[in-house]
Amino acid sequence: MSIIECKNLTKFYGKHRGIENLNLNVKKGEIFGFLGPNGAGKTTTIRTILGFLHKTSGEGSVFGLDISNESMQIRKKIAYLPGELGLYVEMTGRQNLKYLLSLYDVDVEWDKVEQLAKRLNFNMDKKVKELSKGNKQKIGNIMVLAPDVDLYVLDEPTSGLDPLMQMEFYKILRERQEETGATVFLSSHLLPEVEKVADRVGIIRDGTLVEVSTIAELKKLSLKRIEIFTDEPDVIVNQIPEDLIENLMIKESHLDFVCSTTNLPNIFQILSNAKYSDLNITSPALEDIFMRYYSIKQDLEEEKKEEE
Ligand SMILES: Nc1ncnc2c1ncn2[C@@H]1O[C@H](COP(=O)(O)OP(=O)(O)OP(=O)(O)O)[C@@H](O)[C@H]1O
Repeated sequence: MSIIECKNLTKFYGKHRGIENLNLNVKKGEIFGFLGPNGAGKTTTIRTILGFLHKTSGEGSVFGLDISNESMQIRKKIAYLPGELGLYVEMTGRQNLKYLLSLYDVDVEWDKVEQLAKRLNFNMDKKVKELSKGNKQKIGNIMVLAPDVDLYVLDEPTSGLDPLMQMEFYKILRERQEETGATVFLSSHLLPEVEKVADRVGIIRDGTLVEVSTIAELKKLSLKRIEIFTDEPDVIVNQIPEDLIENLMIKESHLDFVCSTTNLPNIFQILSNAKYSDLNITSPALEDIFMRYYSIKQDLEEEKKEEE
């Protein structure tokens, strides 16, 4: 059964495109990661399906309820964390949460709020104006996780959280989903973050959903960017077989390339005898992953054609 369904959903801000012909299907009980770079249309999609924005054309439903005419009923059944949550800065976290939770139609046990604050290591007695970005984000996280609802809609829920807290947030989310069978729609621009928790991932780019994929499929694309600072970049490059790396760039005292995570052990083996002063390993930007995704897909399609 579909919990969220969109057919050719389109939202223009005047002449400016937000999303165009977006097709989406989120199934009951799944954690769906909605992944896309900045400006791709994630927030527009969320705000349109929840009725905060009026669609320009197309159709959408949540729990089978129409997003244009029945958005009030939809919002009563969900917990939504907006990308930017308005908070009262002169009030404490506790006071803000008491107020925010009173807006839900469902009752929330305060004990649950205390437990969440403890797990997220959040001090509820500080005024919001004294809090860091990450700690402000925790108020939103607690607000959205406190009620038991059938659908959680989360717009970039972990921005500003440190990696430990991100992990804890997703752990709580996964536990909730397993206990109650709730559905989760989660937007992010970070693949490494979404792949830890989502069952399926939809990729949005330039206002349109370009791909829906399982995490297992996406994992095949798991890439690392490696930067090596050395006086002998050519010596190192000559030792690495060409087919292990991509996007190689060599400069005077530095080289950098991208390789698949599965090839990392081979690369480390080679580097164990190399002379370098520093090494950085990072996840490449989403755009690089898209490029690789499309080139792999193209290769596979061409191979298929050749076989036919
Ligand atoms: N109020 C607005 N008026 C005009 N254009 C807008 C408005 N809000 C968003 N847009 C445009 O719509 C497109 C999609 O923006 P949206 O905020 O939905 O993207 P996003 O994927 O959520 O990005 P981010 O991760 O940066 O929040 C962008 O081109 C953006 O400039």
